[in-house]
Parts: sequence; C-alpha cells; structure tokens
Amino acid sequence: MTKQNVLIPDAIPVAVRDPKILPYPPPRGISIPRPKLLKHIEIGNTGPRINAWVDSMKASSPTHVKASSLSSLDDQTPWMDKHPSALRMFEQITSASKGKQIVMFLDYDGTLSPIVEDPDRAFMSDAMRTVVRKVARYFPTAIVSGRCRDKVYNFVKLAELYYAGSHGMDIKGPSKGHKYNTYNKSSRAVLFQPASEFLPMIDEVYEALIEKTKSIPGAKVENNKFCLSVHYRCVDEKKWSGLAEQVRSVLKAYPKLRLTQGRKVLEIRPTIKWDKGKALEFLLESLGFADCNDVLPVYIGDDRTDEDAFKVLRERGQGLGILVSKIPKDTNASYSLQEPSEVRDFLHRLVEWKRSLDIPGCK
Ligand SMILES: O=P(O)(O)OC[C@H]1O[C@H](O[C@H]2O[C@H](CO)[C@@H](O)[C@H](O)[C@H]2O)[C@H](O)[C@@H](O)[C@@H]1O
Repeated sequence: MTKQNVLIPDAIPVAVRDPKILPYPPPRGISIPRPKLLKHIEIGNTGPRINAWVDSMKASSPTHVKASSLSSLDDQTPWMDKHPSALRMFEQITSASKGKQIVMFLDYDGTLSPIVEDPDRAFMSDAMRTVVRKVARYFPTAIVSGRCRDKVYNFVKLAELYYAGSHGMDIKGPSKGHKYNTYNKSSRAVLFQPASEFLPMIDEVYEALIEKTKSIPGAKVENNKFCLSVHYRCVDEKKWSGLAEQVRSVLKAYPKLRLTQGRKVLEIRPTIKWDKGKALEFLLESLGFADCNDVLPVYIGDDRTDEDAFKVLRERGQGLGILVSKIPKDTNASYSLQEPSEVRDFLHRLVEWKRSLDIPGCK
C-alpha cells in the first residue's frame, strides 16, 4: 500500500497511553462532551479570530475523548442510546418504512469511501458500488457530496443515480433510464445550479489560494466547481494557524464567500442559502414527494456539512438521518453507523429486505 492509499482515522477513539481517555463505545452511563465547532468561521481582520479558526480546526479533528472533560456535560444520556446503530435498529427502521417510498441520499467521502490522505485517491470499493447499484434498483438514490459533481461521478460510476455535487449546488438527474427518473420521460435530466454566477469568482479564488498556500507543505486546494476545499490533513499542526492566516488573507476581499469546515478541510462557498439540506428538499420535490406523507427519506453522511440534511429531516419530522462516525459527535442524525463497511452492510440488508417483500409468501 502506498502512503497515498493509507486509510486515516480522523479520531483515534481507544486509549493507548493515557488512562483518562475513554474507550469507544463509552461505558453505559457515561456520555461524551461535544466538541466546540464554529458553524461558520468568521472571516475578519483581527488577530484573535485566527485563534478561533485554529481552535475550530482542532475541534473538528479530535484525536481522542478525554474523561476529564466529562464534568462539563449537562446532558448525561449516553451517545449510543441517543444515536443507536442503524444495523441494530434495522427492524425498527424497516417497520417505520411500511407503506412508504424510501428515497436514499448518500454522502460520498467517509460514507461510501474511507477517508484517505489523498483526496484524488478516495476510491469506492467494488462491493460498495455493487450494493449501491442494487439500492438504486429499488429506491430513488442520490449521491450528495461536497465534491465537484463530475469528480464524484467518476468515483461512483453509476449512471442511474441522482448526483448533487458542490454541497448540493450542482444537481443532475440520472443519465441512464430509471423508473424513478420522471424527468427523463421528456429526455431532459434534472439540472439545477443555483450558484452559477459565482463560477468566475470561485476560479479566481482558487488561483489565489494555490499561490498563497504553496509555501505550506501538505496543504492542498481542490476546485469543486461551485466551492473550494483547502485540505490540511497532511499539514503539520504547527502550521495550521499559518494556513488559516493565508486563507483569511485571500477571503477578506470576497465578502460573498463563506467558510465552513469538514474533516480536516476548510470549505469555501458562496453565501447563498443553499446546502445539502436544500438539495435533499429539491430532490424530493423533483421526485414528486414534496408534500407527501408516504415517503421516507434516508440520509447517510459523516460530516459537518451533512448536518444541514439531518436538520431538514428532523424539522420535517420525516425520514432518518444516519451519522457515520466511530466517535460520538454533536449531530442531528437519529442513528449511527461506525464506518463505510457498516454502511455497505446496512445497504445490503435494505436490499435483501426489499427483495424478500417482493417474493410471494415472504414477510
Ligand atoms: O460531502 P463529501 O462527499 O463527504 O465531501 C466532503 C469533502 O470530501 C473530500 O475530503 C475528505 O475526504 C478526503 C479523502 O478521503 C480526505 O483526504 C479529506 O481530508 C476529507 O476532508 C473532498 O476531497 C473534499 O473536496 C470534499 O469537500
């Protein structure tokens, strides 16, 4: 395995040297403190804000959970009780879907593919592709990613899916015939790009960020078409404030852009009110499920940006959010899965369950 292919845990949940570090899952009765994350990072000129950036970068990249910080908790319910495993709760999930059309929404990085050092090598396994293909046979299925739509398509390679790239700012329907692809009947695929006017600005900022960050070893700027990623996974932690400073120096000239965070990545995107949650709602509407009670959207994701979709589901009181995480995180999701291999198992069980319903005499 080359260095580029090494699988990287964002958080190492098990105590090795420090006896105060909790094992995961935590013992019953012990809950886990919420890391302090800034929802949006303020882009200002004053010194202290950079410290806030760096604190937030560290908080979004936890390496362990310390028992000593448990005393600050106000909610003592164990995390796994609040967000039980979707595999363990599989029967409850399927019974909630009785009489309803499941619509699947799948994030890509950290959900369908494991997190790796090099974003260009975040490949999805053939087994995962096979199960996603099967899922799409039974349920309308969308990939919702922060990546550029073409790039995520090149990883997934399934023409029968909906794709929402650039955090939902670039939506396209299936290019291959699909029974749920209503728009293809008129041979026009769904296409929605609410941030088109920002393209020149995003390209300009991309060039500026490449130039500014080239002196920081390990920093990588990725052009995701309607948004940008500045990766710091391979940057020495001592250089994080330098990187944050460089990014801020570029962004202060662009008040129409905002900064959010993902897994060891700073995400730069237009200030428009559009995110993965809005994309989920748009897709449900495109599929004819706008004000419908007989639909069960299921969204599986691992990242801060997926929280916008989890929140939409929670607010609609409809559907299921499933967070992929090995460690407890503050989330609006109802269920959890630990890693992409569990996502694959969950999808596989969903397909088998649906198939069994179609067999006369079964269930
Ligand atoms: O919405 P997603 O599909 O989860 O995309 C979010 C970002 O994912 C990618 O970065 C993350 O995965 C990389 C590969 O495993 C990893 O190296 C990086 O540290 C992670 O943040 C992608 O490269 C970004 O552009 C996406 O915004």
